[in-house]
Amino acid sequence: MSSFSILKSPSKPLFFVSNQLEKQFSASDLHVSQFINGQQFHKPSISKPFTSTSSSINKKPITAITATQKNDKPLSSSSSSMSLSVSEENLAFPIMVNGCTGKMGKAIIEAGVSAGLQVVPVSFGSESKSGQIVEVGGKEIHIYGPSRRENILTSLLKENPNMIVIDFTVPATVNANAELYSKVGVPFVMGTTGGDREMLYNTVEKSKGYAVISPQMGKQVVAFIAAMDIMAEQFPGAFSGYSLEVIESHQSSKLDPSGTAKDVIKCFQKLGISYELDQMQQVRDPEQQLEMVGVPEEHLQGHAFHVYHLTSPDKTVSFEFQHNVCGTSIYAEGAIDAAIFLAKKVQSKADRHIYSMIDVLREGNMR
Ligand SMILES: NC(=O)C1=CN([C@@H]2O[C@H](COP(=O)(O)OP(=O)(O)OC[C@H]3O[C@@H](n4cnc5c(N)ncnc54)[C@H](OP(=O)(O)O)[C@@H]3O)[C@@H](O)[C@H]2O)C=CC1
Ligand SMILES: O=C(O)C1=N[C@H](C(=O)O)C[C@H](O)C1
Repeated sequence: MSSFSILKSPSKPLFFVSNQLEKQFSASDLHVSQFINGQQFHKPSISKPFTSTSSSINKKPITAITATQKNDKPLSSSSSSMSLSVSEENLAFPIMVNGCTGKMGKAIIEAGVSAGLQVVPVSFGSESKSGQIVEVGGKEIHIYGPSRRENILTSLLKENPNMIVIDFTVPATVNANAELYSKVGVPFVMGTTGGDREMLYNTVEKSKGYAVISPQMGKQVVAFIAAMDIMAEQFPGAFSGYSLEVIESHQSSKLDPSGTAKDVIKCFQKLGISYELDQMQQVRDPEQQLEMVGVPEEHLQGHAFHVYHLTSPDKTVSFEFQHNVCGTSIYAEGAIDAAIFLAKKVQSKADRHIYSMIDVLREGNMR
């Protein structure tokens, strides 16, 4: 369960860094957790598709890949099937989670704590919460707004030289945050979507900093995107002439179109389909989400449903791909895996500096 409450709001921002962050973990400190509940609520697109479009209605797809996650279960070491020791690999490292009052920030702190990582008690947030101390996942965390960030991050990194930043904030701050992390020289996992993505990559490249950047941290969804990417590489143009409909549904508070859908659309474009990003349909109205998309009511405030429907030029063939996620645990687990992967890259002074979640999957850094 997520816990978040404002403890106090000092008139002057507080700043301290625990000097116990370099704790070495024993083999039993960090366990693999199986926390994805595969239980399906399955809203079959065949019988009740997203009805705001025409082509997915009442047509049985030839291929339907549906990934559905229900229940936002925290990492639980008791359900471990394998174990991973950070200390065995000399990789004890602290994480700084920016955007810690948000849905993802909270989930990542809980996942990080469950994984045995240390969470530094400082987080960058919005100006409105600057100076507050909040409790997230049982930790007291000092929030800093956009000003003074450089000094704060520099001091924090000095005290925690192995620190990895995990950023799940807002699209408007992606580029400024990446610039700051790059300038200060702290490796980071960028889960936040939006912003100028080209600029984001350029910033990291120029600084020679280390980063994992991905709009999608859910490992099974990433594997699906990787498969699409391989298909596009192997069979470019295979779907030339096909038409594509993309519908994504997220909680009404989401500020931008799905970054994941944008990546999947790039694969379809390589497969020969002509599709502009502004054709993507975004569903943000809870009523439509309940009635047309089939989002469970308890997940209206936190879900990511995607459907991609392909139709052949003569309309005799159709394909449909879906990935439906409720809650945040799938992304939180992936983000922690990405941080562990990145810590290893930094420690080994890897030549390559910028990674995607597909790289994380490829190297088998999965718990
Ligand atoms: N890569 C992935 O797998 C996933 C990516 N995401 C992406 O992560 C981002 C966050 O998602 P989510 O947690 O759902 O969003 P929320 O709206 O729940 O949280 C956003 C967080 O960012 C903080 N914030 C607001 N303004 C600033 C600022 N200027 N600087 C720093 N922090 C700020 C908010 O603080 P406050 O509370 O004060 O407003 C809040 O803590 C989005 O871009 C989303 O698309 C989400 C899920 C998965
Ligand atoms: O904001 C979200 O919630 C999500 N954002 C990411 C995106 O835009 O692709 C990943 C997932 O869809 C959840």
